[in-house]
This record gives sequence, structure tokens and C-alpha cells, in this order.
Amino acid sequence: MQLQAQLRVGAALLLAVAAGISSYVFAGYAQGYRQSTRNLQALTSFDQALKAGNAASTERAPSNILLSLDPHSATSYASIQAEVAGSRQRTDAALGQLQQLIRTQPQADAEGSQLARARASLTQARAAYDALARHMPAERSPQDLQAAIDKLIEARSELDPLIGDFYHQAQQLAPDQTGIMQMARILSDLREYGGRLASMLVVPLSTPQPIDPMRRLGMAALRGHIDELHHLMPGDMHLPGRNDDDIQEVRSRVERGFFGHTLAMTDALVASQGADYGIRAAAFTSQVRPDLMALEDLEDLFMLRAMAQVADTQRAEGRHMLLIGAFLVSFIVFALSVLRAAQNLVVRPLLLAKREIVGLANGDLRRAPRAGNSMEARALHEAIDTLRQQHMRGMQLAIERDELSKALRRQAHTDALTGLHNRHALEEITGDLSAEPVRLSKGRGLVLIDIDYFKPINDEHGHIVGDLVLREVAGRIRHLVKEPHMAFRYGGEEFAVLTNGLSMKELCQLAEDIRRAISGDSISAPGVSALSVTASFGVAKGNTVVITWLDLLNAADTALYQAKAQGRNQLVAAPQSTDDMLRA
Ligand SMILES: Nc1nc2c(ncn2[C@@H]2O[C@H](COP(=O)(O)OP(=O)(O)OP(=O)(O)O)[C@@H](O)[C@H]2O)c(=O)[nH]1
Repeated sequence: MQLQAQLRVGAALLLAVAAGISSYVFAGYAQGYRQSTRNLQALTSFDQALKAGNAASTERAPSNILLSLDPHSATSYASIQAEVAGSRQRTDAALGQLQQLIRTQPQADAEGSQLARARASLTQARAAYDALARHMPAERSPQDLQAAIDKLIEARSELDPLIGDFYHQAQQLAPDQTGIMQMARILSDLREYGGRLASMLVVPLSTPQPIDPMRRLGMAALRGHIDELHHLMPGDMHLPGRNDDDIQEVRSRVERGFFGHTLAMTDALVASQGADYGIRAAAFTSQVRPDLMALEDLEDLFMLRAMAQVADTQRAEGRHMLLIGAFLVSFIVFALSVLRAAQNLVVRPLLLAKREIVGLANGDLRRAPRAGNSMEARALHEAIDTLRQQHMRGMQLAIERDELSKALRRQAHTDALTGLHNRHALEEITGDLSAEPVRLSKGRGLVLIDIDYFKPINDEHGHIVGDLVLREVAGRIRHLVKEPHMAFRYGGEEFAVLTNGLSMKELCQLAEDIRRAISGDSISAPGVSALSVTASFGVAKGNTVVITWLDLLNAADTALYQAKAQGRNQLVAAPQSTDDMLRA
């Protein structure tokens, strides 16, 4: 597999492993985050149910005060009336929010009906209050007053099942927060029972009249519940984790106010047998109200604490998820960067170097584009440059060798004196004449030229002059013999012209031209008067009889011999060739 592919597969595997591990851990935190979100929703819903209950309980205090006031005489009537309207608005708003939450509940229908009943009861109770409030205090019968108060208590009781449902649901979803939620519920119940207890004293105090025995029994039962709940409250309400000074402070307010002041006052009023209570309903309600509010405050603090704890957990899970996400993204970026760097620093330089080396091997000496600036890449490029230099030297040597061998070959085939091809060159074409005869094509022609009476020139004028004559004769032959025909120094004072594609007539014409050229102008040499030189010619051509090179040479040689014999300075065509000429 290629390095690039290996790198990619490696990076993909690494990423897959990192993604797998991250996903596994992420899924754990995501589960925790979802759980915390559900817990928080459950706690918020329970808190909203408690708030709705508290709002309905709280509405009673200003309503009860209003019923003990004279609409015409009491100066505070209008402000209490406004307070009643405000508290009713707050109750309605809290119930509205509760209704929204109920829509998302599993038992939305049953809880919705329960809430509708509570609202209907509340509307009835408010109507009863409003009807009584329009009358003068003297016109309000104790029975009607009590009935209105009872209706409001009853309307508040209608919310208890809903609070119970939300409590159980929150307890199931957020079991860790059960202790705090229990505490909040106890405080909510205490607030309601304390409010009811106070409400039950409103009629006796307003009238004033003794508390009837039945009501006294009911109040005793409530008082018992309150004591039970008080006992359920732990002495030490210290919560782990956060600073809970605020809880301790409100708790002591509750102990002093509700369990101390309110219950003591209530107990004293219940215990007094006569109708002279020494305090009127409005004043009593006003005194009790802050103590009941302290219970609500404490409950609020507990719920806030529970929700804050869950929110902390949720934030921590969210942070972990973010961290893992950031880690995974960073890892992906890192892995891709490493891959890219490896590609740029290793793979690409290697591929380009490979291309350059292959180019060198194929004779391309150009410097190819390069990549990578690492030490290793530079070393690789230096090695390629060295290889190129060696390759260039090798090529240069090869060229020189080639030229040398061409020169040698040329030299081996050239006659040093005349510069014509030598006999060896002719034998390259004809082959070894002493060996197996080699066939020739009919187009081949041969003219053998032998200088006449050359020995006397040598003898008379010396070899140097003889050489000069040979060079001059060779020059005149070369002048007339053009490609594709070739001129040779066949040996001593003998020359040969090998033709290709000439008819016998053309061949004889060429031989005659050469003869005239040799015998034409005399040859001058230093210290020698003009030398007249002639030569004899034997001409032959391939045909049906002359079919090998040996045949051709023999035919030309015989003709030359004949030319010599007939008096020299003439040409003789081989007889077979002459037949051809005649036919031609
Ligand atoms: N100067 C010189 N003489 C050479 C060379 N090669 C051969 N010879 C001479 O050429 C002469 C040839 O003489 P012969 O063979 O008797 O021929 P010839 O004198 O030309 O007489 P015919 O051919 O019969 O006309 C000899 O004297 C050789 O020494 C050479 O390279 N230089």
C-alpha cells in the first residue's frame, strides 16, 4: 500500500478510536445531562405546584381581614381590598402556570380536572367573600362568614392532590433531592395548616363569640398535625455543599415566629373559654401573617437549594460534554494537521523525488519541481542532484565515446593519404570476398581506376610527388562522384567508384567523365614541371550473370586489365555489362 494511503488509513483508524471513546464518555455525560434536565423540570413543576398552593393559602389572610372591616368606616378598607385583588391575581397567575405544566404531565386529564375543580371552588369562595364584603359587619352572620372561610379552605384543599402528584413525580425523577423536597412539602403543609387554624379563629374573634365545640375539635386535630410535622423537621437543617446561613436564619425565624409566637397566641385564644379574646380578627390575622410568610420563605429556600443543586449537576455535565466535544474537535484538527504535514513534508517530496528520479532515468536532466523543506527532504534533493551530475557526466562520456568511436570508425574506413574511403570500407559493403559469395542488387555498378605508369613518376620525382599525384587524382574523382555513389582508394595507385541505380550507359559516362578529369589538366608539383597523368578504367554492372560482389569485382578487374592491355587511358566495360548496355 502506498505511504499516502497508509497515512490516511492510520489517521482514519486513530480518529475512529478517538471518536468511539469520546462518544462513549460523551453518551454517559449526555445521559446525566438529560437526567439533570428532567430532574430540574420535575423540581420546577413541584415548586410551581407548591407556589400555587401557597398563593391560594396566602389569599385567605387579606380576605379574612377584609371581612372583619367596615366598608364605610375603616380607613384601611381600600388598601386591604387592593391587597385582596392583588393576592387573587397572584393566585390566578400561579394556577395558570400550573395549568401550563399540567398539559405536559402524563396524567394531564385527571390533573386538569382536579385543577378545574379547585378553580371552581375558588371562584365560589371568592363570590361568597365578595357578597359578604358588600354588607356592613353587623349584617354579616357568623354562619355566612364561616361558610365563606370554609369554602376558601376547601378550595385550597382541592390543590393538595395536585401537589401530591407533582411531589411523587419529582421524587421519582430526582431521588437525590427527596430530603429537600420532603422538607419543602412539610413547610407547605405547615403553612396551610397554620393558615387554616388562624382562619378558624376569624369568626369567633370577629363576632366575638366562644368557639363552638366541633370547631374546637377540628382545631385540635390541626394543631396535632402541626406538632407532628414540627417533629418531622430535623433539628439541624444544615445542608451540605453551599453556604446555608440564609436557611438557618429563616429557620430560626420560623421557630420563633410560627412555632413560638403564632402557635402560642392561637393556643391561648383557643384555651380562653369566654368571648373576650382581647384581640380582633384583623389584628390577629395581621400578626399571624408574617409568621406564615416565614414558612413560605423557608420552603422557597429549600426548593431553590434543591433546584440549584440539580442545576449545578446539569452545568457540570454540560461542561464535561463541551470538554469532550472540544477534545474531539481538537484531536480531529490535530490528526488532520499531522496528516497534512506528513503529506507536505514526506509524501509529496517523496512523490516528486520519485518523478524526478524516473525522469533522470529516462534521460530528462531538467530539475523538476520540489516540495518539503525538512532536513531529510533537502538531503534527498542533494542526493538527486548528485545523481543528476553523475548521470550528466555519464552521458557526456557516452557522447565522447560515441564520437571517438565514430572518428575511429571513420579513420578505419578512410584512406589517410587521399581522404577517400579505403578498401576496408569497400569490404564493409561487399563482405569478405574470400568467404561465401554475397549477392548484390542489379543496380550496383563498379568502376576500377588504375593510374597509368605511376611507377616512373615515383622513380623520377620521388614518393612525395607520387603522393601528391595520388591526392590530386583522388580529388578529381571525389569531385565527380556524388551521393549515393562512393569513391574508394582501392590500393596503391588504384581507385574504385561504387554506384547504385545507374544504368550501364550512365555508369560508363561517369567513368568517362572521371577519365577526362584525370587526364585533362596536368598536375603541378613543387620543383616538377607539369605532369600529365592518365588512368585506365574497368567498368562492370550487376546483371543476370554478374550476381555476386566477387563477380562484379572480377568483371571490372578483367575489363581494367583489358583497358591496360589495349593501350591505357581508356575505359573498357565488362562484356556481360556491355550486353546489358546494348539491350538498354
Ligand atoms: N608515392 C607512392 N607510390 C606508391 C604508393 N603505393 C604504391 N606506389 C607505387 O606505385 C607503383 C605501381 O607500379 P606498377 O604496379 O608497376 O604500375 P605502373 O607503373 O603504374 O604501370 P601500369 O600500371 O602498368 O601502367 C609502385 O612503384 C609503387 O611503389 C604510394 O602510396 N605512394
